[in-house]
Amino acid sequence: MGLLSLQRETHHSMEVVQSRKLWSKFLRANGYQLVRCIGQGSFGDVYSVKCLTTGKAWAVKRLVARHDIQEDNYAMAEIEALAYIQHPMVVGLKEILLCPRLACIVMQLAPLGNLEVLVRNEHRHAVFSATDITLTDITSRKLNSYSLDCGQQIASPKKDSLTLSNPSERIKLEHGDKTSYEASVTDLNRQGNLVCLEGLDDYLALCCSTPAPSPSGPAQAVDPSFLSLAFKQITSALVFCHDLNLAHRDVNPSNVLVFRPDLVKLADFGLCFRCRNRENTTENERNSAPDTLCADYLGRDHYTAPEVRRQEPFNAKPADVWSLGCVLYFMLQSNHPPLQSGDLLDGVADEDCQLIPAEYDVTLVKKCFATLVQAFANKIPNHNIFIILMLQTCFNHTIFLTPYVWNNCGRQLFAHVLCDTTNEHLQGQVKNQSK
Ligand SMILES: Nc1ncnc2c1ncn2[C@@H]1O[C@H](COP(=O)(O)OP(=O)(O)OP(=O)(O)O)[C@@H](O)[C@H]1O
Repeated sequence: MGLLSLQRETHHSMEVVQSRKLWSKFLRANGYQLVRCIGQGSFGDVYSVKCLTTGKAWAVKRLVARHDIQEDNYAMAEIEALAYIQHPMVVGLKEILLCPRLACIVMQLAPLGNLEVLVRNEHRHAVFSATDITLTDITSRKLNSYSLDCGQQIASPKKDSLTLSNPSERIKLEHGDKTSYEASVTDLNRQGNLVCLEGLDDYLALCCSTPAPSPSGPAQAVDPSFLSLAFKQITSALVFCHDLNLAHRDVNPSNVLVFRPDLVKLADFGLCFRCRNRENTTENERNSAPDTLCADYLGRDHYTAPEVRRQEPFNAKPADVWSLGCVLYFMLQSNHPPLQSGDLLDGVADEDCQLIPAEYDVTLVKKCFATLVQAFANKIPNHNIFIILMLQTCFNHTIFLTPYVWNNCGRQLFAHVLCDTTNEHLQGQVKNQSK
């Protein structure tokens, strides 16, 4: 089956959008059962659905155009980008259902929602600490029974936490007469001290009509191991897109989807921009051609680069890198970065840097902030260098220089590193790459 399926218009597109019954019927005719709305963005709503033949959960983003959907630049940019970019940290496309005024993008479902919600502590019901699993959120989702089978003992449904430590223990959840969910300790997916019960959120999404309520209390800092991994993954997705000459232009935490505590993916390519013309003949010519500047100043306020906010024609790749730094700030702070870049730089450069939560290795994070400051102050002109240095200084990440990155910024990177005599590890890495 191809990616694109053109739909006959059985109902007027707008009727399908306005009536839940017709929308559900439309999905069913295409092989999916509607579960619930899981997101509302400025370009369209997102729904979780279940494939009628396999039972697998997917997400459907419904984009509506005023006129012909194929003339809607944003819808087409998103479709083209998702079909073109295949990377483990970019949300995967299953198929597109295309009507005259409607495009439905069927893609992988992120069971843990987006990074913004996760960081703001609104969605932690699916992320448990390694040994202590809180069931309050599960029970409040109208699950009418659960049991913990550990040998002879069945835990009381009133108990709001349980400990799974023995591999033979199993957790079992049941909802009405529909389906049940079972997992054992061995099914737990671990990343640092975060644990996710594989498939639990899929199960909850399919059998519960209402989303879980947000837990009260202040947001806690994100687990450093999650932060480090998530940041590397977003960066790797973005570097990959940039190497394809595509800029995302809307990098912000609501566009980072959390699949598991050890896997995030970049999504929402509606503002995606091709920085170099595909028609340029050879690869060499393409690589040496200057990037096309953007002159539409979109994106999410707190995350857009200063040049975008000043509405100056801008190069979209470095602007993405600014946004990436802002996402790192958000993960560290559980708060959006200040709107004024001056305030951001002052905060970051502050000697006692109050911005760093106590859980983090202050030295590493300070190094990272120092790198951010340099990049933000445009002392490092090349965004790729910024990405590489940030990964290296912040998370001690091994550097892989692709030929493209090396050709474009290897020399500058080398020059920069030579000035930083304290960073011997990085110097070693760069020397190895330059042999
Ligand atoms: N594949 C998915 N799995 C789970 N949730 C998703 C998925 N895609 C989107 N969402 C949820 O829906 C929200 C809106 O989706 P998306 O950002 O793609 O829409 P948009 O209209 O482009 O929004 P924006 O206003 O950010 O431009 C996301 O923030 C996320 O919470």
